[in-house]
Amino acid sequence: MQLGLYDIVNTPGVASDLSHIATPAKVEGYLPPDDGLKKTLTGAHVVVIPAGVPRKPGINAGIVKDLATGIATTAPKAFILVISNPVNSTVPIVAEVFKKHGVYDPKRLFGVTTLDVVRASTFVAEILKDLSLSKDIVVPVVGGHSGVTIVPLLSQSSHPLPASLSAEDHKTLVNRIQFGGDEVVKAKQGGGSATLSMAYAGAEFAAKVIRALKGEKGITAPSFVPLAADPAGGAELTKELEKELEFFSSTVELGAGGVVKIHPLGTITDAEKALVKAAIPELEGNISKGITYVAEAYKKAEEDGPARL
Ligand SMILES: NC(=O)C1=CN([C@@H]2O[C@H](COP(=O)(O)OP(=O)(O)OC[C@H]3O[C@@H](n4cnc5c(N)ncnc54)[C@H](O)[C@@H]3O)[C@@H](O)[C@H]2O)C=CC1
Ligand SMILES: O=C([O-])CC(=O)C(=O)O
Repeated sequence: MQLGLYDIVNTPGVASDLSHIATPAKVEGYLPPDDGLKKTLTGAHVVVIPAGVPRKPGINAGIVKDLATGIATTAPKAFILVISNPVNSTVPIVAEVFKKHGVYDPKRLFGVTTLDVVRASTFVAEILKDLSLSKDIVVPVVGGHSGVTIVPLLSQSSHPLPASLSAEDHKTLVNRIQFGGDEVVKAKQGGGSATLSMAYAGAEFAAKVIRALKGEKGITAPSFVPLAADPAGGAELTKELEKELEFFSSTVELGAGGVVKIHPLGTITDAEKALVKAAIPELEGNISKGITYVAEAYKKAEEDGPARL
């Protein structure tokens, strides 16, 4: 299946659990054929985008732009969950395509960063010498989804780290969370990425979005989202970051219409402030790459004459 277009219509319409997600066969009918799809889907849909090639940002940019174009024209009201990397750029790509089609709703666009939290919880459980805790441990991870843009707020862990943990070990832990994806890619010797753990993390995030769409209150999840999705435009975050960013990953409250609120960072340590500061320029560059990619693709298509955008 190339495009995971999950038809969970029948509103109030949202399926009661993931087993109701459309099978590839059911989904197939919604894929835009070459001449464009006549029917436009309405209602609540969740589209998960996992398509891509690990560590090939240029190829993935094209894949995500094309899929976003298909969604914008066939399911413009869909809630879109982007897994394909680099998330820091692919999410802005979807936003730009939706803007071009005049159907952009920032509350419905999510970059999937759950795996960073899964890793942080697992590594903290390892340090606490009790892996069974990993499913209960919650560590907010903010910023973005690559290298130094991944900022674990270990001081806010639901299960505090031992006071005896040395500064060196703390640094090693942060580094392992930031570069966990690279660790897997290296271990697979270029043969893939963290495919299975991503499937777990993606399902966990999608299930939360679906529960929120069904009306369950108070659901929160980490996600890389447009700050415009927040009712206050992410003003609290912007103040903390001392920088205006269009996208940022933080804990997000979910509701029937998508993002209800983006949580600010809250109280963090000086070391965590330094990590956030280091993440910002990298994030800005990644976001701007995604935006520029779409602008240039549209410019080129205009120059080349009629094209399917
Ligand atoms: N957000 C996250 O936390 C994570 C993201 N990823 C990203 O997810 C993406 C996929 O990774 P894996 O599942 O490990 O790779 P994979 O190689 O196992 O699967 C990629 C899938 O994409 C499909 N695909 C390739 N080109 C396509 C195209 N033009 N149109 C539609 N589908 C296409 C392939 O057929 C394949 O089924 C990569 O970009 C990877 O970096 C992976 C792990 C974690
Ligand atoms: O780093 C990668 O290529 C895959 C990824 O996003 C992760 O494992 O978190």
